[in-house]
Amino acid sequence: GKVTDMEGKISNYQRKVQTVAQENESLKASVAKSRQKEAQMTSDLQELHTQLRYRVPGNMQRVDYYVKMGVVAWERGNIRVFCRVRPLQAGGQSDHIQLPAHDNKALTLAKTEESHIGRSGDTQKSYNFSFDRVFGPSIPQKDVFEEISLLVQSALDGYNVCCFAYGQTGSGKTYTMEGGEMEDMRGVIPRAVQQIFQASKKLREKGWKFTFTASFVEIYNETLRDLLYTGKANKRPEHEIRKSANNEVTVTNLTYQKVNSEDEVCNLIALANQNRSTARTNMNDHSSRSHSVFQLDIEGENSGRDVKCKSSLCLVDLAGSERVQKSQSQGDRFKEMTAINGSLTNLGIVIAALANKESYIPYRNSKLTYLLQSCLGGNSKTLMFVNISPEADSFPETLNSLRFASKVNDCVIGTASANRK
Ligand SMILES: Nc1ncnc2c1ncn2[C@@H]1O[C@H](COP(=O)(O)OP(=O)(O)OP(=O)(O)O)[C@@H](O)[C@H]1O
Repeated sequence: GKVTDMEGKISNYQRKVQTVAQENESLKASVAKSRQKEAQMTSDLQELHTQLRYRVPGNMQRVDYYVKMGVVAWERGNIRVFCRVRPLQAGGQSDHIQLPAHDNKALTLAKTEESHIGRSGDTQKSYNFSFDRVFGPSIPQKDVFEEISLLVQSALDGYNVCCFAYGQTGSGKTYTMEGGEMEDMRGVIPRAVQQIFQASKKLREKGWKFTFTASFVEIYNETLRDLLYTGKANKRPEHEIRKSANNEVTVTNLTYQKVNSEDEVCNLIALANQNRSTARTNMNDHSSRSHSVFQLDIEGENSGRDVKCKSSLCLVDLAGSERVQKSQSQGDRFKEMTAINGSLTNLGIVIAALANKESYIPYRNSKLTYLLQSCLGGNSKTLMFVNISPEADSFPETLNSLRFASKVNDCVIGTASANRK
């Protein structure tokens, strides 16, 4: 009886082993199938990446597909940090900023410190940083823009986009954002405007209609100034930031200028520069101590497809980030520096709060973040340039800027989604 029992058990186990083996085979087949699928998806993705990078602007259907797949081009969260090193004013190469030849995301800041005890000689202290991209001093404007053109494009696809330049005075913020007049010197703002208008022309052929509204604001000492103001200087109105019930931020008495072409926007930028330089003459070095915010509001409609989109493109040249010791600055200058440092610190706090998905985001703690609110939240893509000066005497400020930028780089704000209806 026991033998029969055992035989029964054995054949039972054999059956089970057979079933497990079969299951194993089918799992293997399914793994192989999944691998194949994964390889196909990876290759599809690569193809999409290439197409999006080089695609004809305005290929909306591709973007729809891309977004549907949950693969927003801004892969790593929706904040990116690019570092740009200005060339040395005196020419030549910087001793303390090292850019590895084969890694365009890394940078090392090195400093030789004299030994205090005199015996052991000098010591080298180095600080390593990594960002989404590091642009060395010889990288031209065109190549820098190429890296962000996809981001600019997404403003036409219904995303709020904010790009700002952070760094100490003279580090190249204005050069990066505005640049010079010659074609190859043009910075992010004129190139972005050109791209938007060229792409919108192509979209028009596909049934899209766009309305563009431009505004240009300066924030100085927590006070807003309209850079497109053309009235009498002594009649300048005061401005307040207001938030409507549907969370749209507007500024009272501000010039919101409807624009239809790149040329019209270029004229407005020239007017803003004129307005800024008047202030500069009245107040020494004014522009380094104010933030300037260029905003292009975009409304698109494709009645044939019954789709609407609405977004803003904000391009910001921040005030110089240098810290000033209380002893070195008095009165108005101290007040200014406190306002600047306060608003830049708050910008960092807001980004960190968004990254941590905190329930309260302190937008209202500074005019800058309050104004940029809709471009800095969950439904937006943000790019920060950290501009650095390569001169040895800028070392402490450079380290400070890179540390700030690293903190921002560590933040990942929730995935952006387009404002489509
Ligand atoms: N990448 C670059 N290539 C060539 N020249 C540059 C570059 N970046 C900056 N410069 C030059 O360096 C100088 C300082 O740059 P810029 O005025 O843009 O600094 P900034 O950070 O905007 O200063 P501020 O805060 O005072 O406005 C300018 O003469 C500018 O033309």
